[in-house]
Amino acid sequence: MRTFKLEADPSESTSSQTQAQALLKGLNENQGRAVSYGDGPLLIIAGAGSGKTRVLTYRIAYLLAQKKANPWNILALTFTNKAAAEMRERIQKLIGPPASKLWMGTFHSIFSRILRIEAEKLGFTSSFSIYDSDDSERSVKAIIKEMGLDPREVKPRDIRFRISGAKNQLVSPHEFQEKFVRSSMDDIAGQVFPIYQTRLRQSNAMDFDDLLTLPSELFEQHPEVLEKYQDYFRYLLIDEYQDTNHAQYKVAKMLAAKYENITVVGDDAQSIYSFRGADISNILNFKSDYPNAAQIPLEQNYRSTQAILKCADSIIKQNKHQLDKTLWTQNDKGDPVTLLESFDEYDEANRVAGKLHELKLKRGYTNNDCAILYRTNYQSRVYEDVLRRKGINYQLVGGISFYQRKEIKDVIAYLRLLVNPNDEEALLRVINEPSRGIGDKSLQNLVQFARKQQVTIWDAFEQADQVVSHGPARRSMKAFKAVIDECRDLMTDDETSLVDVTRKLLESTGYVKQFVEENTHESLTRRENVMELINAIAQHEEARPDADLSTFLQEISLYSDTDSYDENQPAVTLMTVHAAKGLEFPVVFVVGLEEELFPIGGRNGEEADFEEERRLFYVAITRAEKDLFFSFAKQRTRFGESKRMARSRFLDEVDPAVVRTETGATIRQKDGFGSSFSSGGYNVEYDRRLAPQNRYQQKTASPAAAPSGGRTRPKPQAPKASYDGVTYDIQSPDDLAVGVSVFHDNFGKGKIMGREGSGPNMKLTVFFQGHGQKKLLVRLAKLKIIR
Ligand SMILES: Nc1ncnc2c1ncn2[C@@H]1O[C@H](COP(=O)(O)OP(=O)(O)OP(=O)(O)O)[C@@H](O)[C@H]1O
Ligand SMILES: [Mg+2]
Repeated sequence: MRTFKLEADPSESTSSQTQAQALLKGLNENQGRAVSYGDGPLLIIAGAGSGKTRVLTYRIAYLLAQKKANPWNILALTFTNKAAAEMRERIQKLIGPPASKLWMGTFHSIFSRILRIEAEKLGFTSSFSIYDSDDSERSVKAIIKEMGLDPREVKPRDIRFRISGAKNQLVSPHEFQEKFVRSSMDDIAGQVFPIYQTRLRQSNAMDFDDLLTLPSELFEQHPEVLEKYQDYFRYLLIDEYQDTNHAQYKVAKMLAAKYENITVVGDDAQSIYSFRGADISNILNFKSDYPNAAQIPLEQNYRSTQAILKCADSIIKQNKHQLDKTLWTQNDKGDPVTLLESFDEYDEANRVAGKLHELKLKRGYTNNDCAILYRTNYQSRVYEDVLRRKGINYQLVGGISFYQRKEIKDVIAYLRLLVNPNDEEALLRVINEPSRGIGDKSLQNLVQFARKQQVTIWDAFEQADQVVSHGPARRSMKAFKAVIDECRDLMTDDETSLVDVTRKLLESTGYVKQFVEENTHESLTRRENVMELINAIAQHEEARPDADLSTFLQEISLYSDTDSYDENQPAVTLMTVHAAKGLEFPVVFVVGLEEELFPIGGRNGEEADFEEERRLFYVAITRAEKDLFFSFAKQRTRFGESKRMARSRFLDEVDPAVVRTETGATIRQKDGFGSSFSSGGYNVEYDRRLAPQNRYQQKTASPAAAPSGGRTRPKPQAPKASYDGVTYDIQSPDDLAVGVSVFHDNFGKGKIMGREGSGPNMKLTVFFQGHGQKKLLVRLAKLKIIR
């Protein structure tokens, strides 16, 4: 690790001062003060759209321009990876290449990087696995079963929730048992907790919570390591500070303790993660933590019209618990907020679609100017249906992400096993995937043996001969281990790429072959997805010279759904309000404004819950720059039943001076199946019988996936031909040399005989057995390579 040493050249100092001064030009007075504020703790609590994120970005650029710090001595923590990437990009534009060396990311990603470096000090190896919430839940479930309890009664999710809550508060298993047991469920959680932690360690694995809690353990146990990082991260800057939890708060405080160069920005009115342990008092107590902290207010909003701000203000002032803040704008007065009233959820989605059409036609907006925000993920479904049928491009942020799909999780589990064979959850996930005839009984024997001997299941394989009596199962276990060992060996060979290792692994385990053999529409889609994952590995390998499987797995395990949002897509954005934090759009629709939906049915209907919901509504409103729409339906299908809905209490709290209700929606039932309405002059028709069967969008969130699924992507056709080997996507024109074997969905296997043209016009002459010679446009032929 480098020590703090500035690489400043005195001759550059005048030009760097000029550069620093130039940065201040794009800021108002208080923003400028914050950006150029010297060393020491700095707090900015300010309303939405007042430039908090901009101030952090410029402050980093300013520190660099002034040569006060090397880029690697600056640590910026953001709420999503995407926000970090954007900030880095802006800084790059402001001051150039050094931005690439900044430490920027979420708490999880930065802390996991530190933990990789220091793993051995905590008894892990640097190739530790990261358990996602599924892995954690499976591990908890196994422990519950081993304790002789029924997971249908003692829900693994409830137990994990309690353990996770404790970890985020930095409560140890022992402390939990001593002080936090208030119910029989707590009692069980108290018993599971230490076993779960031991299992994680044995598996050389950390769960998401460990990524936040282990750094503080590391720093407490190794003050010299803490000091190294304190010296390293001379400047610490945190965005969205109101949503930090105790574990994050503590590590940030430890890191900043030596130099106190800590800048935090946030807005108490936008604290929306208390259900995940976020603690609003972290921002409120900043001044008592750092008595010499400076506080600079930001009061000018640059984002929204006066009407939108007035609307937001009328909502948030209903909350009792909030700091007083001023927010004003020089922006236009703007149009009032439009309230759309609909019959049911389909009517609502149709009206929103009609509005989108109107806005594009009459006001010149484009799809990517617009966002539809809702309270819960499942609300997206109807919008997807309606937008798809109307041919309006959309991008769904959240929902089932690419990396959550079963086949992708399986392959990732295989890869995790290559990197870390002690990874128990990965091993148990793939040991019979595809089926290897290792029965439950044999597996149970093996697991019990491992537990008794206190060795890992992987180590127990060595002794399968003594433990597993069933011959075929024993042989399968050995064969499985041999494949993993072989691929692990291959991985250490510098000549072999990660892609090759992965291909070899998939071939030897027969994982992809099973899909080809099954030859159904679904299985072939799964195969496509696996190929897409291989593309992602190839891209990772290309992008990073130091790429290894470990870094790839780390990156994707910390990939969050919101990271897939791409503002440049020519598409309407569909996302939850939580996911929209920090973002802005010219046009925003806040939909489903009904009681028990937004605000969501309070856990116990307590006012505190409504305050958080109200903050969430405030976040939704303040995403809008120019045009804001509220919408609710009088009836909605929930849990399979049609239910009458009451309009949200929030609609009654809004200042009526800034809202206009759009009436004129006439509803006429048509044959009991559909209805047609006229909304704002634009006719919307629908027939529910036309609703597609599979309404769930297959969203491709892979970084390698260019088209955002579902939008204009044609549905894959069930192929007529089949091939029982492994095929690969075309990576470059070079793959299509004469003599190469290819696979075509209709004609099956063929050989390239000739090639002409290039780019989108490239044509191939391919000879297919039984079909003869065909001339195909590569762009349309959907060929796969057979190697
Ligand atoms: N001085 C300024 N001049 C021009 N535009 C500005 C200025 N300050 C901020 N903006 C713009 O205003 C918008 C809001 O800024 P920013 O996102 O930084 O606000 P924020 O306080 O972080 O908002 P939120 O609370 O929603 O996170 C951005 O588009 C930003 O570029
Ligand atoms: Mg912000």
